[in-house]
Amino acid sequence: MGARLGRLRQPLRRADHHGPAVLWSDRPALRRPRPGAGLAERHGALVTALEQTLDTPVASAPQGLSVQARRVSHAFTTKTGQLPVLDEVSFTIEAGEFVALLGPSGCGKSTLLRLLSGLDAPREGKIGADGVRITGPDPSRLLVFQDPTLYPWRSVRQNLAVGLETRGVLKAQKGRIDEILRLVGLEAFADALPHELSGGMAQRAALGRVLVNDPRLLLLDEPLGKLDALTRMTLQEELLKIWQARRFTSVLVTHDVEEALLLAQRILVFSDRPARIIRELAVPLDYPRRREDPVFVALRQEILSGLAPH
Ligand SMILES: Nc1ncnc2c1ncn2[C@@H]1O[C@H](COP(=O)(O)OP(=O)(O)OP(=O)(O)O)[C@@H](O)[C@H]1O
Repeated sequence: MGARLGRLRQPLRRADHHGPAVLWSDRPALRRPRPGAGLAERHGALVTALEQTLDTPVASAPQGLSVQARRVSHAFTTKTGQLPVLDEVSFTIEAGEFVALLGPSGCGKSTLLRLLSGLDAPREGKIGADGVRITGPDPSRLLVFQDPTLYPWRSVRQNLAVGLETRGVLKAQKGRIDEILRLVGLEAFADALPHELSGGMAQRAALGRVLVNDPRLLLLDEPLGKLDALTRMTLQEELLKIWQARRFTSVLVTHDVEEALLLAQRILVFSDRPARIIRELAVPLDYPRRREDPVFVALRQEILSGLAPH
């Protein structure tokens, strides 16, 4: 433990703002809860079921995408002029890595996720996946938002089917829906409508809807931000287990330093807008992590002191 803490006492490494050059190419069964069961009972059944499911590795898990960002700058045109949002942001994310993005509200974290998803293109700089420049959205790179945004008239199962329907592969891949329902612990709620779900279940369904498409890069924009503390903790554990089972690359935007420390292997800390990376740190802790671990406590303190207004 002494050695681990010793490492932490060194100042956090400044981020490499430009990174190495990259070669770019432009080539394009569960038990149903008894009727009338209370929420706690139903929730308990779900957690147990999820744990059982995750004991079995998923054979079809795709390999994660690596991510490269080089001197990425972005701005928005507003009524009052140009609004600079990102300022020469450079980083690399390894395939299968879990990285968290932390930073002040409004600094540009969601904008960066949109660029990674391909929904927007950066004004300057290059952004790529597996060394291939990102030029638009792709089912291998998918976003999960703070609000679950489920179709209210469709059941959980039908919501999960959306991506497969859009790609015309629903018939061929119907089995995937059951696999993912099990993975997110919602098999018993497959026929429920979104308004019948708790906030945590709705967010699981939204996650499932994305996972059905086998993303290789999962972009998580504060997906747990609106949940109560207890549900949030449960979903943090579940998200971690799903990532461990499937090993896609994860990029999580969060305001919550503890959440970043519980989940991420590496944390990028951003400045106020226009966002620059001001710190980058690897989290030298095995999973599952404990908030009381002295290393965890020291890292939390270190990050919070860096984020505090000077
Ligand atoms: N489409 C847009 N047009 C104009 N301005 C925008 C647009 N999208 C975002 N912005 C502005 O860009 C800045 C960065 O927004 P962004 O949502 O990326 O920040 P954030 O770090 O994710 O914030 P939060 O943590 O509060 O969610 C904000 O000032 C926001 O108002």
